[in-house]
Amino acid sequence: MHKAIFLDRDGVINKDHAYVHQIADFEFIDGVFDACKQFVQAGYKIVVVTNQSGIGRGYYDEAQFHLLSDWMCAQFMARGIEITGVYFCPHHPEKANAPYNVECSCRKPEPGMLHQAIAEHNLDPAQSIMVGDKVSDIQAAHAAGLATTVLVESGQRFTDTQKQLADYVCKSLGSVPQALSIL
Ligand SMILES: O=P(O)(O)OC[C@@H](O)[C@H]1O[C@@H](OP(=O)(O)O)[C@@H](O)[C@@H](O)[C@@H]1O
Ligand SMILES: [Mg+2]
Ligand SMILES: [Zn+2]
Repeated sequence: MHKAIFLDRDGVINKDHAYVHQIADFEFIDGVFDACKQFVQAGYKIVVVTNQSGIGRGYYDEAQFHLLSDWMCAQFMARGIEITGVYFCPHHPEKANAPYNVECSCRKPEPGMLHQAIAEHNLDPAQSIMVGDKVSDIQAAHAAGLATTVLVESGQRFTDTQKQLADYVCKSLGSVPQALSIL
């Protein structure tokens, strides 16, 4: 089994400008590539798990999402970093149009995307990490039994109570390797 670091996308990898779906609006957060290199060197697979209700809401379609994802993965690959998988949830129970307006098991805080990645890539939750910028990311990680959770402050603001849900709170992904002593 492999250890993995699960990354939320918007607010962790790129600035969350709300429903980002175009390359021109995809702004990498400082330190992301160096942090990912360190995790790869430490033997972690990198998996992206992202809620994309913008698809269900009709702001963009799955093909546009895949184009942006392929470009994002190529940016990592150009720096020697392989992204093992990108998992997305296009649903929203109330705000999406049919057929996306369902109570699914993949929209975080549900753990469906994590379960799927764990099964498809033989990942070990007990050795794995989640980095998210919302409480729902941390809840999904807990539901999937991931060992370690990190909230980053590069997306949202948190109350002290919310911060206590995660094992670590870091400014951004760039400071996670040091906080977790992954060097
Ligand atoms: O952070 P990840 O999971 O990678 O992606 C979240 C985004 O798809 C969008 O998720 C939306 O939440 P709703 O889906 O409308 O609740 C809003 O928070 C948007 O601002 C945000 O861009
Ligand atoms: Mg996010
Ligand atoms: Zn879903």
